[in-house]
Amino acid sequence: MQLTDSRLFRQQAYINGLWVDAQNKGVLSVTNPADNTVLGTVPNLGRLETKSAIVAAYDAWPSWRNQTAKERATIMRRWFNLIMENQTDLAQLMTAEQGKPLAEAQSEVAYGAAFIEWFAEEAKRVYGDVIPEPVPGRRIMVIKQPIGVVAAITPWNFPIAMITRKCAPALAAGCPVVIKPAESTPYCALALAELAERAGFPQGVINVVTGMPQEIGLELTSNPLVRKLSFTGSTMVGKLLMEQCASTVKNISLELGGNAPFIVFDDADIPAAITGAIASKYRNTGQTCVCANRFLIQAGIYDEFATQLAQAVNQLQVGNGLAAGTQQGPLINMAAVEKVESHIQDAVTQGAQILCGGHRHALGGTFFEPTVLTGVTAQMRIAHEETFGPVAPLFRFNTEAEAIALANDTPFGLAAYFYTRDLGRAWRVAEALEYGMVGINEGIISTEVAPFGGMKESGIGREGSKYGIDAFLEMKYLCMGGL
Ligand SMILES: NC(=O)c1ccc[n+]([C@@H]2O[C@H](COP(=O)([O-])OP(=O)(O)OC[C@H]3O[C@@H](n4cnc5c(N)ncnc54)[C@H](O)[C@@H]3O)[C@@H](O)[C@H]2O)c1
Ligand SMILES: O=C[C@H](O)CS(=O)(=O)O
Repeated sequence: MQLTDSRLFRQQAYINGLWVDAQNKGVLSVTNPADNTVLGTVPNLGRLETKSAIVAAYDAWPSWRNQTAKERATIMRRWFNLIMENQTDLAQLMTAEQGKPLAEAQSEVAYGAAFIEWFAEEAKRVYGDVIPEPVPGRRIMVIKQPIGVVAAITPWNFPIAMITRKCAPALAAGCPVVIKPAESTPYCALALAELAERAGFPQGVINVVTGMPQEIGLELTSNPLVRKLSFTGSTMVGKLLMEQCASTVKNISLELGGNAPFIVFDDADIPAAITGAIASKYRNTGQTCVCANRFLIQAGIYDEFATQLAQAVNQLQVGNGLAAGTQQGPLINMAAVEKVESHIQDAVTQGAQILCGGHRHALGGTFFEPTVLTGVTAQMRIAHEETFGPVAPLFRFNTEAEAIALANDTPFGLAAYFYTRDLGRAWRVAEALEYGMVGINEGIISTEVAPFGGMKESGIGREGSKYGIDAFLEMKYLCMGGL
């Protein structure tokens, strides 16, 4: 990891504008998933330090919310500019701690920064209402105010974008934030804090607490000063945090797991579908919440699609994310490798065939061969569980109705994709799919301008777009009488 600005590599937590250690000096090691070398450490904070971060945020809230939207936007714009000026260093940090190829890391930095740019503008468009009074002598109004201290808990797979997708709207709305990044990828979060300090955010408005999640999580979810929890991660942890928030009736937003179907109909543009399949399935080595998890291929083009997909998958370059040309980095840890292997083994035991890949990569460690399985059925684990790895299981279907039923047969409802050149089918299928986001002839659809989020057990609420700031606002009705 070669940084131009070494001050971006921070090994302390950030609370109330200060870089701090754990009170007991405890630390967690952070390793590079490509070679398991230790990159450094971060403090292992507990409930006491987390409480101090929450109090710092609460104390900073009045001055932050009383700044005008334009003043907040100016600081956010400076933060955006600083992130983009340091894009190369941030990408190096991200690839070192998360493993994704440098090109993908560069893209994520820009994607994450785009949420700050977008919500710096949205800050200035938090409008209220004046409602025609139902009786004489009254005036009826609605105003929107910042909800208060926001706790943001984020995953390892997008160490910058999952933080800014929450914190940008929160800060724009006038809320202070306490961020708990994933313990395996804390350095990008701490670099964002360093750049936020340079941008002029007042002390206490942005705080980053590092350490093992359980203790920190208990404080964030139970402390009454925290009015909003915004979580991105697994559905299992999301359900736990939802329960923990109940004691103080916290407002929550949840961005959870997925099980995306990728449907290809007989009338599809097959080369375009192959391009979309590679982009959707193998981005971040299959470790994204919106990765295609099931490929539903209509019988008439099944063999053609399988052959062309395997040819494209065999071209993918596996290696250290810092190496030029790498397209598939390592999985985040050995548990991820074991989950991928268990899905493949379960499928093959039940009759699926390995068309390409299927095994740990010759590079060793957590590298895995990009894989395509055929003959996959709904009885297999890979049909119902999020693989979160570079495995494309192909299912065969005959009719449109069968494809929709297969696609919707899951508790998840985040993203779905399908390829067709029939306009009527496009509308029928898009409206029938039970997912928060649908890609039609596109395999990558995430953008700051559109609402990101799912239904069913994939979450609550939306991030990004003109809707994203609503999660951090309270609506207040004013009735002025005696006029
Ligand atoms: N919907 C989305 O936008 C989205 C985006 C990225 C990842 N994800 C999902 O996240 C999962 C992968 O990420 P992950 O492995 O980091 O998920 P995870 O749920 O294991 O961890 C997510 C975050 O929660 C924290 N956490 C874990 N247990 C906790 C507890 N008891 N109390 C408080 N915090 C706790 C972790 O430290 C981490 O910061 C996948 O299911 C993926 O689909 C969803
Ligand atoms: O993994 C989840 C991210 O939200 C993926 S994306 O970059 O937003 O598509």
